[in-house]
Amino acid sequence: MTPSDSIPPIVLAETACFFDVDGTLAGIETRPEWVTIPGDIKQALCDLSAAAGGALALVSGRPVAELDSLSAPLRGPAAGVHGAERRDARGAFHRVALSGTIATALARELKQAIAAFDGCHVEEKGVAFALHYRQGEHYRDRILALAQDMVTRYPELVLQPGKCVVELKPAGVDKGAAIAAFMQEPPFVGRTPLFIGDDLTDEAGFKQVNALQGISIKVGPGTTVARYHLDDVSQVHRWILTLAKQQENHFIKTKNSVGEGL
Ligand SMILES: O=P(O)(O)OC[C@H]1O[C@H](O[C@H]2O[C@H](CO)[C@@H](O)[C@H](O)[C@H]2O)[C@H](O)[C@@H](O)[C@@H]1O
Repeated sequence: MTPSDSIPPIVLAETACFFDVDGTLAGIETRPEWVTIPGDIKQALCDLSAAAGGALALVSGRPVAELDSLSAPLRGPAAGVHGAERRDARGAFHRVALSGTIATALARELKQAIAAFDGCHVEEKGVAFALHYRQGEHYRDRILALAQDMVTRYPELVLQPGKCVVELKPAGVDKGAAIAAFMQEPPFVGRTPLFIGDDLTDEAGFKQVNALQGISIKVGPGTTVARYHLDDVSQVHRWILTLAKQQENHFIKTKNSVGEGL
């Protein structure tokens, strides 16, 4: 489907909001540790979460602990490592584990192999590994071959390509499954899901949201199953700020009309 039309009006009290992080809430940086989310956006996310009765979750390839530090003071439901870990609205953690010593063996092998590729690095995320080549793009094919070789040898893992990265994540884990799990629990259950993301890992999330007649929004260029589109991170930020402002105005109006009736 080609993303078209403008995003429909959002009624937060009836919406389950899911946000991707890198390339959506935060601009892409050379190194993952350089990324930040602007303060006004973090505040707006807190406001939106309150207006949505807590039905707002970050759904990211990053671990939940990193999401917490990136988005503080927001700290609510979240899915990390493409859904391999999930903190539900009660604060309980759900984690996928790899068997035996696979993670340790893989980390050692990957680090040894990638040392030969100048500018490339491994990001260890417990049950997943990101092989980054943003600073060594000419090694792309060799990094992809290395990742392919590893998933052939360790079939518990599958490939997750992304922006100047290829990741090895547990089979069966994706953002669609994470969103589906949230949607079965309060306060998400019964609401219309909305998911906004920019990368290949987000397509599983869009597919899930579409299946639930929700609002899927792709950020930036690229083939997608998402139904709506925003051009870039700044447009995402403007859309979030507008939504938060509309909410605030609605709250003031409601408060005043209650006051009038007194
Ligand atoms: O699901 P997301 O929240 O979009 O996370 C996807 C991956 O994002 C990070 O890598 C990407 O962003 C980096 C910072 O801008 C960039 O340097 C890198 O090239 C991108 O691939 C993060 O490091 C990964 O762990 C996430 O899975």
